[in-house]
Amino acid sequence: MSANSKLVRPIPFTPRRNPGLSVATGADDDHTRLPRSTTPSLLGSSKKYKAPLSSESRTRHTVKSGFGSVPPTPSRSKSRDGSRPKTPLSPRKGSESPFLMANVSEMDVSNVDPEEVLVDFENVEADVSAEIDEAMLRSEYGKEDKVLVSIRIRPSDNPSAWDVTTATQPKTLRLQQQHMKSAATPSQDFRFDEILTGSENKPVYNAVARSHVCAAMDGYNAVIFAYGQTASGKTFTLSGDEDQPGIIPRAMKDVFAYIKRSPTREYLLRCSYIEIYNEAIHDLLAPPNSSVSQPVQIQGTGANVILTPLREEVVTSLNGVHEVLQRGEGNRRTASTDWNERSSRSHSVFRLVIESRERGSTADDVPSGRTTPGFRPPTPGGPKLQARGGKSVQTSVLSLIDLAGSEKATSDKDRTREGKYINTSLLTLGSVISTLGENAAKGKTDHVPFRNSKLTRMLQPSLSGNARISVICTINPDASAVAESTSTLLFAQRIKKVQLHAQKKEVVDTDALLERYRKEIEELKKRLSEKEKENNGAPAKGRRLSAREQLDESLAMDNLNARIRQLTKLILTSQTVDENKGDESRPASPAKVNFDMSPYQLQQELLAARRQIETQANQILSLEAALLARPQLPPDAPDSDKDKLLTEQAKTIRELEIVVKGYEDNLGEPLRAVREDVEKEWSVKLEQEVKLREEKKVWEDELVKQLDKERKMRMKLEDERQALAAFVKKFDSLGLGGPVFPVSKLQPPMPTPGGAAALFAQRQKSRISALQAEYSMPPLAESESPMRLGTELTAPSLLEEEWDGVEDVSIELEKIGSLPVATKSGLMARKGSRSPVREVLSAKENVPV
Ligand SMILES: Nc1ncnc2c1ncn2[C@@H]1O[C@H](COP(=O)(O)OP(=O)(O)OP(=O)(O)O)[C@@H](O)[C@H]1O
Repeated sequence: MSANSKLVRPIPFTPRRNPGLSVATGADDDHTRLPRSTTPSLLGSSKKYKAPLSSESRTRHTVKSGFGSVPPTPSRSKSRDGSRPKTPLSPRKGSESPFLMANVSEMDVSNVDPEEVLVDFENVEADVSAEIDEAMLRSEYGKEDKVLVSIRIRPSDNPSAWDVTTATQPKTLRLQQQHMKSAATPSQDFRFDEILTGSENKPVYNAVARSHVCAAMDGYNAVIFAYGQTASGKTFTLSGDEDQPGIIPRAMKDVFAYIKRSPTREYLLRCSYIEIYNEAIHDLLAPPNSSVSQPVQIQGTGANVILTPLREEVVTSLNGVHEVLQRGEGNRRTASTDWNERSSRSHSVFRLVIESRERGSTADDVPSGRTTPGFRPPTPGGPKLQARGGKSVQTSVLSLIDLAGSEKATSDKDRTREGKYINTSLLTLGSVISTLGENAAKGKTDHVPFRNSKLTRMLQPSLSGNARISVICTINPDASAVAESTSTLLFAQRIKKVQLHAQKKEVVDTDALLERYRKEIEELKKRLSEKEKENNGAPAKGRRLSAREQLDESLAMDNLNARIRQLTKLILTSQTVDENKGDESRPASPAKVNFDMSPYQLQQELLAARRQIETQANQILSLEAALLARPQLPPDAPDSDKDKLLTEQAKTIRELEIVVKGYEDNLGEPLRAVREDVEKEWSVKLEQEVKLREEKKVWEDELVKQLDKERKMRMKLEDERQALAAFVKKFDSLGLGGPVFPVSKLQPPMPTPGGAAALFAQRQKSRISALQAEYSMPPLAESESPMRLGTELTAPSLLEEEWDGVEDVSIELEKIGSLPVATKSGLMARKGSRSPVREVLSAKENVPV
């Protein structure tokens, strides 16, 4: 059988009212009463497939552009028709993922643009920032620590196989009797704190994640999982879409809102994003090539587990988080299963490390903003630790985990491998949580099998009983998915029994990035004030600085200031978050070209910029040298020493990256600014030039038209001349012109009245009226001579040429009928004026006149 022949076609969508779903009550019940489609009969109940969604949710969730949720990604986001891009079969074996290639890392610790706009809290959704209910949060804090387990039933077009009761506490789920394997076995009740239905993500976030996010901000490690079969709604719950932002975007908003409302503390946030695929960890934020060649390793044990090499990015704004997520999501891979369903085959873990500490008591640090008494419980141990000479830093980790689909392996070889790994890690996760719970509950110290999977090993610090955990189990309510849903519910029941004892960690941690940055800022400030003192004291000492020295001095101070600013921006406080509101302008660039500057001034600017770059290059070199000069550990050194060294080195690398970022800013940003300015100026010039050209073209066309008109006129007149010549010829041949004598001006031939003359006059009349019509001239007066009319034409005419030396011509025309007649006196009066007939005939046709 070919691979294709095994594929199952997508299920046709047949909207109709749901007759069967029996949700007893609940705020979201409406969402469950959705039209359904028929279950495909060709799928056996053992087959897993992505069930069609209700038409309502399908249409409602159109993805829009813009910020507001975790962005839809090529790999993870699924359209409502279930289509997902396929993952190459062997994605990590040296081949470069097109997703990875397309997502070159731009923002990391080193790339955080300190000038970048921070959170615009005007835009923070009211439902997220304004509704942090302190009473609710405090009551959560007061509760016994336990894993919060919730069930989310996704809407479906098919009749539900489950009866849901949400009116009672705990809420229950029960399989309908007709779907039980054996009719004799009574169906089991599954009880949970929360059973959520419908497509609204906000109530889900509030019920299952908000208190955990706040706990993380308050110093507890917190982990939020989504667990369930493929297409049951894990990604929808965690990431959501533009209309329904999921837990991750809502959590990030809450994080910044929390900082805004905590004026007594300062924060440093860094995040990482990894994927576990076939038991290999991939850094989704690493530059594509390094990610392929260098899978992330887990080192250390216990609470000291570290991932290396792992890229952690300092984030200072929602936009920054969004960018990180977007890049990471783009790098996630999915694979299609052999029943033609596309599903995610990897686990993704988004981690936010939150470092925070009390703000100092210097004038600079004293907060002036609004405080929320009691909102944040006082930090235990803080004052004690401070009294010992250091400031305690609280570090916590918020992990948001989208697990792979929980169904079993299939026939395809690669997929089987994936399935095995996925199930290994999911099973290990379950048993780790159970053991942790049992140990905590019964005071036992049983071995916890963290090492059995990468997922659990990586999460060991968070899961070691020292984290608040919320698990959202997503299920597909269709009858065809009963087996998977039951297995998911059993998993959920198991975790529910676990109890945890999460503790805050607040220590004088000199390794904390926040502490290191603070220290560096203090040192830089000290150096700066020393320099200022030196400079101010210099004239008093009678020391005069050369121009060059002055420039150097001011550059050094600029550098110090820039670094202080850069580091300060990375540390978030309720004030800085507000201060940055709406500052969306391009960072002021020293090289923003002022075209009015003299070349000398420009050269000076350039020189100064080069010096700054040089200084920073030296800084990088010295940091690199310091890194290299670090003591090497002997190969047999204990693991803990190795881990410590690695952690230190990872931190130094982060610092190096920040300096590099400053270097890039000085080099890259100004160049970009110069280019932009020059391009702008030249584009204006180009535009003007194009406009001018267009005007000229219009003129040119107009002239061509005029010339054409002129040419036509000339042709017409030429016709007229020829007609006249023919007429006179005929006139003469008829002998009407009298005896032929040699042409003499003294004896011009006398036209015979009547006949030709009348014909001539008639012709002239009609020609003239034609001309009149063409040029819209007033009708010819009866008495006017047609010969004179030519003079009134605007266009030059042969008829208008001079007719000289005809004083002696005596032509007497009699009036024939109504035709106008030229009298001898009339003609005589026209001496020196134009006579077309005579002119044409004598000069051009050589006709004797
Ligand atoms: N509660 C819900 N309301 C509306 N749509 C939903 C809901 N749950 C899931 N969906 C939709 O169903 C489809 C599959 O959901 P999702 O991708 O979240 O499943 P998943 O469990 O993450 O799958 P996988 O294990 O393959 O990653 C998506 O189009 C998603 O938008």
